[in-house]
Amino acid sequence: MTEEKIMLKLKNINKSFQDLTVLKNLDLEINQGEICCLLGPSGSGKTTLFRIAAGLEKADSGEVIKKNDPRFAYVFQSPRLLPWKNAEENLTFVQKNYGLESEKSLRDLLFRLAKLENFKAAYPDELSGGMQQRLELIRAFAVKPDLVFLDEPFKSLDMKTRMNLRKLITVIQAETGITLFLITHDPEEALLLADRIYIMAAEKQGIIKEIKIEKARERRKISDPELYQHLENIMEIFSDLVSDLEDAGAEIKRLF
Ligand SMILES: Nc1ncnc2c1ncn2[C@@H]1O[C@H](COP(=O)(O)OP(=O)(O)OP(=O)(O)O)[C@@H](O)[C@H]1O
Repeated sequence: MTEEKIMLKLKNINKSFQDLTVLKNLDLEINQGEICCLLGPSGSGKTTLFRIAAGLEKADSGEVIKKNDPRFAYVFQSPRLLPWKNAEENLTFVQKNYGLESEKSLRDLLFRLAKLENFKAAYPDELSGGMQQRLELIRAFAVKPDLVFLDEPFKSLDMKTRMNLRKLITVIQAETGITLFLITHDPEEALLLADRIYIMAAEKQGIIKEIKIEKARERRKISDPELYQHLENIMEIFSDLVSDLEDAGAEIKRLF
């Protein structure tokens, strides 16, 4: 990767919790304008790495190098909307916090894209889960960020809502070129969205594979030979990680 295009670089990161080493000598780069996914099973260190990259937690050692002091925004698993402010006020609040002028035309556009234009005056608890997550998402974009950190933003949503949110993200990203760093444990999601996927495994205390996907996002289907091959490879990696379980069969039988 050429140095000019790198937005965020993690170099030789180490992180342990008491005697549990979660990240060991980890390197990672995120290019400007790309969607980068961290993919891995539960406990593989995704959140830990993500929090270090986002500046929300300190590594024990190593460097986090940012280019040109980028503006970060965050989207969390469950929306962190302010319940006492209506939908529009949730956006104006963060815009003000980030020192932006009242960007009404940007808000209007985002509300329209998220199909929430008729709900600007609604309070978060008057919105469905999917609508709240859409609002959470456009709130992050409302601050004109350089890099958005998304921590499994679709985790508790149904399939249709997930598909709509994915679409919303790709449309906004295509128009703005904002860099996205996304955690997911869903290989299909990663393959449909990402330019670059880092696969993590607890057994290896970090990243075990990097996959780059060249195919244009809007033309991707999981049944495309290229994506399907990646999916099979990812499944293979994950099944290798649980191969010990196969050996445990006899023991399980004996003890039950
Ligand atoms: N603050 C902490 N104190 C002690 N152990 C922690 C702490 N945070 C994370 N861990 C441990 O570090 C390991 C990695 O956790 P992490 O949350 O980064 O994984 P993850 O891949 O994000 O998992 P999930 O998909 O379940 O969120 C786990 O074994 C977890 O129990």
